[in-house]
Amino acid sequence: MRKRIAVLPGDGIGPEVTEAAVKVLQVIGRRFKHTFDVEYGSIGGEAIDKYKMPLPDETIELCQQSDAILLGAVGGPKWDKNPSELRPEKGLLAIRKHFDLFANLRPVIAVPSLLKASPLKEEVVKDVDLMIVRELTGGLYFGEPSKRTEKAAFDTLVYTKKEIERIVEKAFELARLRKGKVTSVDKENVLQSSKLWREVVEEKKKGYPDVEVEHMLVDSAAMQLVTNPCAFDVVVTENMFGDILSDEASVITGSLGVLPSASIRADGFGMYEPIHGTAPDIAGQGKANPAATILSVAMMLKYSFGLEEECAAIEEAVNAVFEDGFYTADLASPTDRVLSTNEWTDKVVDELDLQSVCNDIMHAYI
Ligand SMILES: NC(=O)C1=CN([C@@H]2O[C@H](COP(=O)(O)OP(=O)(O)OC[C@H]3O[C@@H](n4cnc5c(N)ncnc54)[C@H](O)[C@@H]3O)[C@@H](O)[C@H]2O)C=CC1
Ligand SMILES: CC(C)CC(=O)C(=O)O
Ligand SMILES: [Mg+2]
Repeated sequence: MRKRIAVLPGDGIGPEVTEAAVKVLQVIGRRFKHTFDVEYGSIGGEAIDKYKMPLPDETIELCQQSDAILLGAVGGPKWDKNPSELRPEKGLLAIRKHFDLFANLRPVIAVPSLLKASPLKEEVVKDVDLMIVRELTGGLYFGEPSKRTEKAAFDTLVYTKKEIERIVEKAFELARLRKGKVTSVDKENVLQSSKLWREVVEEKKKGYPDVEVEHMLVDSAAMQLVTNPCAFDVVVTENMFGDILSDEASVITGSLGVLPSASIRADGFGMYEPIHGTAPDIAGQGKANPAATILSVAMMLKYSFGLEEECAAIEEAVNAVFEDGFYTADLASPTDRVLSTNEWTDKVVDELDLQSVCNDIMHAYI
């Protein structure tokens, strides 16, 4: 298979973690005899510095001609005082909207070797395997008017029935492939958009009698996510609730640095990015955990290219490195040796090479 991938490193730790993920992607390409042609583009703060806009036309063009997008993260204190159209985050919202990447899949899985990194009790987190399905191109981050006057500020939360229907359908389809349960999270006791959301879920569930459905208010969901996370399978929710709940879910895994995501269009085209931001506090110091971005590449291989074996190889390698007791600073306990971003990535590469040797030996005997 030959694929073209647009890589948009962005700001802060974005370039460090995307470099790590591209390294792993190329190792997978060599091992499974695929060619991944990687081309780089600008987005976010560094694009503002270079092109005076957070999402230049050149970047849209590059992504249009590619089979998938890998993104680091955007933003940072340098641009925090910029007017809103010149904020790096606008570039991220714009690319999601431009490519209609409405379905943001954010898996949260408790890996045995990371249980000690979570501040939550082991018995609470040990069997967690949930998927947050976040609507990504509607809601409060996109509604108009969104403006400031001297005496007031406006943001608008709008959802059309169609926008809710397609994300809810996606959640039901995913639940069918998983444990068969959908928890729809809203604020139905207050918001009109949530009342419509709940009605759509009730309507759609008739087509999925094999899927269990529950509704949960977002404040209660925030509490249950850290007290009883094993009760969740697929969590479907609107843009901002999904944004907040997925960062909260990182408490389960012990760090934001291990949570990947896929943002997918109806035809399977997708952008893959870690759920974390640019981590300005550690940027440029080789301290970033690249696992979330490496696992985002694994999601790309599975969801955009249908390469399940290649996806599994990356996930196994990442887990094996944790099992062997290798951690970056965010996950290490005081007695662990702390690895840098590059050292940890090299451990994943070594693990992939080892898998390859083991496979060759196995085939020689079959
Ligand atoms: N998708 C994106 O591009 C996102 C961008 N942002 C932007 O990033 C900037 C910083 O935002 P924050 O609120 O600080 O959130 P953040 O996610 O960048 O960082 C929160 C905390 O998690 C740590 N962290 C995050 N990723 C890590 C990794 N891979 N390895 C180790 N530690 C990691 C950071 O060091 C920090 O202590 C802001 O400008 C924000 O707008 C925030 C979230 C998502
Ligand atoms: C610009 C923000 C909406 C990015 C973010 O926090 C996210 O997508 O998780
Ligand atoms: Mg977020």
